[in-house]
Amino acid sequence: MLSITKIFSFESAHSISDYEGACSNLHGHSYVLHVTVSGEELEKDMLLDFKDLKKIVQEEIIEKLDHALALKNTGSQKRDFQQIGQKIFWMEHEPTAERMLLWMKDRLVPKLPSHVKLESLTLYETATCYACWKG
Ligand SMILES: Nc1nc2c(c(=O)[nH]1)N=C([C@H](O)[C@H](O)COP(=O)(O)OP(=O)(O)OP(=O)(O)O)CN2
Ligand SMILES: [Zn+2]
Repeated sequence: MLSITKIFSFESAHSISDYEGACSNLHGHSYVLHVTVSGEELEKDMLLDFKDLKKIVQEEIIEKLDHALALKNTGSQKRDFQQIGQKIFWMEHEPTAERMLLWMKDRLVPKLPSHVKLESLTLYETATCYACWKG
């Protein structure tokens, strides 16, 4: 089995609204995302062109989250934030690294060519905090 990994970065703000502590305040992260796909079959001697992987991840993930404010879609947050004229990424759940990864996985799996598998996603919130999803 072969795998390839491409690393992305994006800037987002968020708040974990149902949290006792500083993370319930609006704050930002320079997120780093590692996307790994695997397979056996090579096309033109590549598992998947890094450029094709980049295009998929940019369109499906990065464009939605970069320079956005990620918030849980609750009634009170809708009331407080939806009119502020900012790029808001509404989530069904709190915008934790774990929930963001699950959302990313659901978006990426259907977009990948059938000969590759989404192997893992690793999302760094800070230099010392990251979550990982493995398929
Ligand atoms: N399991 C999770 N725990 C926490 C998450 C998360 O997404 N998943 N998120 C947060 C905060 O949003 C923040 O990202 C982490 O803050 P913090 O712990 O302060 O991170 P630092 O790397 O800055 O921590 P230090 O060790 O204090 O430098 C909280 N928890
Ligand atoms: Zn945070």
